[in-house]
Amino acid sequence: MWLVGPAVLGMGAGLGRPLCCQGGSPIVATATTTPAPEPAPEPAFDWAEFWKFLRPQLLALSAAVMFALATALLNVRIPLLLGELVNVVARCAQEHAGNYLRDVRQPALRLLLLYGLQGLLTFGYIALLAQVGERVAGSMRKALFTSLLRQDVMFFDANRTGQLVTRLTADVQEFKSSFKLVISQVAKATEVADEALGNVRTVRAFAMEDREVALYCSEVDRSSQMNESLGLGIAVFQGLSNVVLNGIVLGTIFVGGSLMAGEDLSAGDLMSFLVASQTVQRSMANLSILFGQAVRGLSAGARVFEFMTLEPAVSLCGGSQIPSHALLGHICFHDVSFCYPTRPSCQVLRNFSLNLPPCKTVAIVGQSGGGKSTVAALLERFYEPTQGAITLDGCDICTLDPSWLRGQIIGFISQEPVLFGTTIMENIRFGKPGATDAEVYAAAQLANADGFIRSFPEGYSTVVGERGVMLSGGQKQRVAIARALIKNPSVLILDEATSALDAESEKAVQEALDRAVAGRTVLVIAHRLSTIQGADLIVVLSRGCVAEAGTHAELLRRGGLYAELVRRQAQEQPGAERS
Ligand SMILES: Nc1ncnc2c1ncn2[C@@H]1O[C@H](COP(=O)(O)OP(=O)(O)OP(=O)(O)O)[C@@H](O)[C@H]1O
Repeated sequence: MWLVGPAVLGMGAGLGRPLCCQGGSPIVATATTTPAPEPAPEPAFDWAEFWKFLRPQLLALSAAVMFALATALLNVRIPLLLGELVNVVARCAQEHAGNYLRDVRQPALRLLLLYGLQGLLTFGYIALLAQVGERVAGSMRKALFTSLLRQDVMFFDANRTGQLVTRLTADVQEFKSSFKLVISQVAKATEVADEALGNVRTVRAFAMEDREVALYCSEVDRSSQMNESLGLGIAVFQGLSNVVLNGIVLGTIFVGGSLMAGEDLSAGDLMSFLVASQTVQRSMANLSILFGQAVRGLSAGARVFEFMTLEPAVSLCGGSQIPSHALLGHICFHDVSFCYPTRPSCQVLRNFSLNLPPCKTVAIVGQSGGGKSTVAALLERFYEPTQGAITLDGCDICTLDPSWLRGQIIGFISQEPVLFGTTIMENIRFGKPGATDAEVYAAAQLANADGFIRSFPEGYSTVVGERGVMLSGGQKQRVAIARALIKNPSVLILDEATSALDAESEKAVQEALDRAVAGRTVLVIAHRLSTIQGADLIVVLSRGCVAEAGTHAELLRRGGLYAELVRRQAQEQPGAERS
């Protein structure tokens, strides 16, 4: 479709660099061609990090341990009392004398009291442990989510985000409780379902329902198999421990019976011994389960902490700001070279220089895959240039506060805007949390969206569905424009903002954009040349650097790459290139 042939991407040597700052991170990109990568070693459990989460729960945990110890003491004491009681009963039965009720009352009452206390203590330590576990896991989940959200964009290039989150959530769950394999497998089946249902239109469009069902069924079957084998394992364990337990009881009665026959042991002592041995047996069984859980929990926890402690290369905030009265919005790319960390051998930009004067519109055109969107991503500081610098009013954007830059200075409107599954009002307000309703209406009017929003029965309270699925492409785009405009950005990036729309929607969106660009520095990443003919400067990107620059008329007059692009596009889309 494009004039310039396939992208010739320079081979960058020695450009590998860690994707994340923290030492020992497994996510490292290197330029050297290595054979099959070695699997990353299992991370070690970070006790110091764990301590941070446990410390706030220390009081509850100590109380739980005390309660548990007290329960254990009672577990030793109760069989002795039980033995005493049996002895009293046996004596009364043997002697047929004395007042049975009077003799039995005292040991029985003491036993009853201890049972009550034991019940209370058991309730106490189990409830406290559950609370500690839940709170530790809850704060770990929150910290994990916060950490993931702070990561560089390149982190998400290297990890499939949805699956990563599902896997880690399972890990936290597992860390809290049990049975790693089964939980991971259940999570895997859920991922397949999530992906298929989340992309239901694509699945439908390719008639892949049967394949997705088959995939899901196979994952569910695997998880069932694992559940069954786990159940089998538990059954074997329980069965064997019952046999052993009963064997111990039988052995105790056998040996105890012979001691009783020789009058070396009373009936009550035998009873105490029986109950005590059962208690010990139960505790041993619990210990073995606890040990297994601890081992699995430590390995799951290690993975969770590993992600939790990753430090992004570009922190979300910190750095200088340009006072609003001094801000012009003059952007310059100085000899910028760049390759994606996940593909270090492909140089996308090479000594790319570009000047975006304040309040002017500069459009970048070029072949598909030529690096146009990459220019926008670098300006947003989603990635850092491998070489060169980008400046805003003469300040290197590396020294500027990223949250100020993204939150207040740069507005970004992409080809496929993603809305959140909430109301239109909240979606627009996402651009400026705390904006008044009046500000939201004003932004929507500027974005040519107010009319269609008010035509909905629920107006601005209309819920747009997951990722904005209940709105048309053009409507979604106009809500996204309102969202970008509400923060009144000095710099606006339009990444092929109208190329996915039909003619009618494109007209409505284009009107909104024409209004939006006034008084701002605008970078347009353009596919359709018809929309950028009025730009102050058009830059043709070829092989990672600027091949031509000028106005539409100048570039046409020169008859170079741009003129060829226009000619080709006119051939492919007759009527598109209205001058
Ligand atoms: N996250 C990424 N990781 C690795 N390589 C990437 C990534 N994003 C883009 N690329 C590669 O970088 C090159 C430039 O991509 P970019 O999206 O900037 O091109 P573009 O000119 O905007 O293309 P189009 O016009 O088709 O949208 C392409 O070869 C692409 O495959």
